[in-house]
Amino acid sequence: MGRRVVALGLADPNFQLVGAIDHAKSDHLGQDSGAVAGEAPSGIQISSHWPVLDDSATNQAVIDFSLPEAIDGCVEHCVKVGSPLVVATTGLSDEQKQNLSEAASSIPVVWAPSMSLAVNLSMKISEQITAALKDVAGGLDVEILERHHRFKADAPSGTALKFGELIAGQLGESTTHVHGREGHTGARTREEIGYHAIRVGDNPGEHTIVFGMLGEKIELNVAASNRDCYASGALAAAKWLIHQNKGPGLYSMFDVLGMSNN
Ligand SMILES: NC(=O)C1=CN([C@@H]2O[C@H](COP(=O)(O)OP(=O)(O)OC[C@H]3O[C@@H](n4cnc5c(N)ncnc54)[C@H](OP(=O)(O)O)[C@@H]3O)[C@@H](O)[C@H]2O)C=CC1
Ligand SMILES: O=C(O)C1=N[C@H](C(=O)O)C[C@H](O)C1
Repeated sequence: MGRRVVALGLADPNFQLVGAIDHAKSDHLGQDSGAVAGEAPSGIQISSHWPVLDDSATNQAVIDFSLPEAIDGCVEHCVKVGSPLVVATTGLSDEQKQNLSEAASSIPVVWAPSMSLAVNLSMKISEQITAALKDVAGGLDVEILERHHRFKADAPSGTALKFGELIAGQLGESTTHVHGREGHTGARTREEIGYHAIRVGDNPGEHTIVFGMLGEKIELNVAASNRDCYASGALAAAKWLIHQNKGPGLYSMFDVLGMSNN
């Protein structure tokens, strides 16, 4: 994802790339970030150190697509210099999420498991479908299937979990979350949302929400054809933080896309 953020950021005259961070043992240290991204050289070398900038850090945004192990250092840096932060990394622990919320009391943070417009719109639609069907005669069964590339480190995807959280918000407090099923499970309960994580090839991310009833079903499918929807969403989030001059707070892609209240 770092490569695509660099490539799309370099192609957009609204952005100036000022740093490209990797971990201290990365093979890419010292290499030109544009070249590593498959583009023309950017003049910005990949480094394990945060750049020291002359300009105010509040006019810069950090975009994080990394690993849960990396997030605490990134948050610490942004709080120290007062830089707005876009967090796309998934699989964060409860403690890391709490840390991020606390950081958002001093810096603006956009945090979303999917930066994709289509995914965020589908999340809103899934809330509406659930609200309309939750009391349907015979009951509503919601199952969430996600497919991703074989390299993905966390399961289920952060996006699947977010779909589940939003749908549970409509179903009610007694909702339970069941991950996969095996053996003599007994009949499905009315309260559960099921999650199924498929890992295949180079799939850039696909989510299917099945709304099953007795006699009919709806399947809401949202699928990326490449990863640029996430990179361009993260860049849009950074632009939103800077151009809207956002103060400290924890924002979502719903805020960025103007979908918070519908
Ligand atoms: N919100 C969204 O829209 C999206 C979120 N994601 C999430 O973003 C994350 C990254 O995904 P992806 O790019 O596919 O994963 P990759 O594993 O390809 O990339 C993560 C990169 O972070 C590097 N890294 C590891 N430690 C650090 C560190 N301390 N500081 C800086 N960089 C570090 C890794 O280096 P090395 O390989 O050497 O370990 C690797 O290059 C995942 O959590 C994924 O789920 C992905 C797509 C969309
Ligand atoms: O790792 C990925 O690739 C993706 N991760 C995110 C997630 O866990 O939801 C978003 C997207 O689906 C791609």
